[in-house]
Amino acid sequence: MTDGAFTEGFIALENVEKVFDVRKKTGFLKRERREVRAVDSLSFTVACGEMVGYIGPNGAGKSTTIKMLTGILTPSAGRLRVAGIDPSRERRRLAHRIGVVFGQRTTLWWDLPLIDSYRLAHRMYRIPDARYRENLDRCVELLELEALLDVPVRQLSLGQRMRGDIAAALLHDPEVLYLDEPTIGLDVVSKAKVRGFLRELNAERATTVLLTTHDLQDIEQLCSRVMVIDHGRLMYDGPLTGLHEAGESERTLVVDLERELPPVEVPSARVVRVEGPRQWLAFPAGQSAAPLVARLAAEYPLVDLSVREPDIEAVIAKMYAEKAVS
Ligand SMILES: Nc1ncnc2c1ncn2[C@@H]1O[C@H](COP(=O)(O)OP(=O)(O)OP(=O)(O)O)[C@@H](O)[C@H]1O
Repeated sequence: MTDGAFTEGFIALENVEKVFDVRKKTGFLKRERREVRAVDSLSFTVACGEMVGYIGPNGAGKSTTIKMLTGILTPSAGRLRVAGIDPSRERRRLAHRIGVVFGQRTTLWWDLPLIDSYRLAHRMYRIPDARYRENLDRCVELLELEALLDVPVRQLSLGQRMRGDIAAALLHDPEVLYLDEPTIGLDVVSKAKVRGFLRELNAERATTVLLTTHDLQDIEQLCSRVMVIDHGRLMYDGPLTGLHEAGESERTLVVDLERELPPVEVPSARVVRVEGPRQWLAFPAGQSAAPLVARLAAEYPLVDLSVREPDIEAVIAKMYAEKAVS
């Protein structure tokens, strides 16, 4: 990475590493020391206003990255900046510029009514009164929190609590929002509400969003760019659609023939399934279906056909599996 790219990135990491020292008891008085390289030579930048998906299998290093970006953890090596700030050195100053939502944990006060957590944030972040009111009103309206403000947090459903947490992270107008599994465990309606709100936030306020999730629909619906991490290393950085090529995925042509026939034979496609007169042909996702269809129509009694796009989850699963083998 050039120094210019590093300093211009709103979020910028250069050769960042995080190594944990783990001690395991192996006998009565024996302990074994082991190093876990959670993040390894990680470099990327995120521009102001971008909404980027950050995905990877369990234990890939996603949470460790987010913790370093908030200043909770100090990198073992490398350079890291968020809004020009070194997070671990100036954690307090950075706290005013970022918002964090961990889907699995809440930052709200469990026994207090929701509104009390917001009042505390108002004071803690020293948010000017007018700004606080405006942000609160907006979050209450868009996240439909009005009826929940006086309810103790412990009585909220998961989806209500999540919406409450997102509002809490935004009252101080952060320029960057880290979201760790913001739709985990939510039903379809709650997921749609959260996604709609995030889209609006990003469009209206140009809030930079780094989104970690295992739900690929979050990414499909929100992010034009996705980064895939595995074993602490960046495996892919680009548009979601590009993952198909990176994962060497295949599309499927489903053909209905006039009658049952042996598997059809056409170049650059292979029959993967036959059921009566219907046959499934796999062909590379980057290739056009047109010549294949023309050839089939010329040589076989074709009645109907359709093309199926590769399933993005299958593409990613294949990428992870290939990495694990190599
Ligand atoms: N405090 C710690 N001490 C020791 N090892 C740790 C610590 N935190 C994380 N690790 C290890 O670092 C690796 C990366 O963990 P991390 O939590 O960043 O992964 P993740 O991608 O967020 O996974 P998940 O999707 O399961 O949340 C794992 O092998 C994990 O066991």
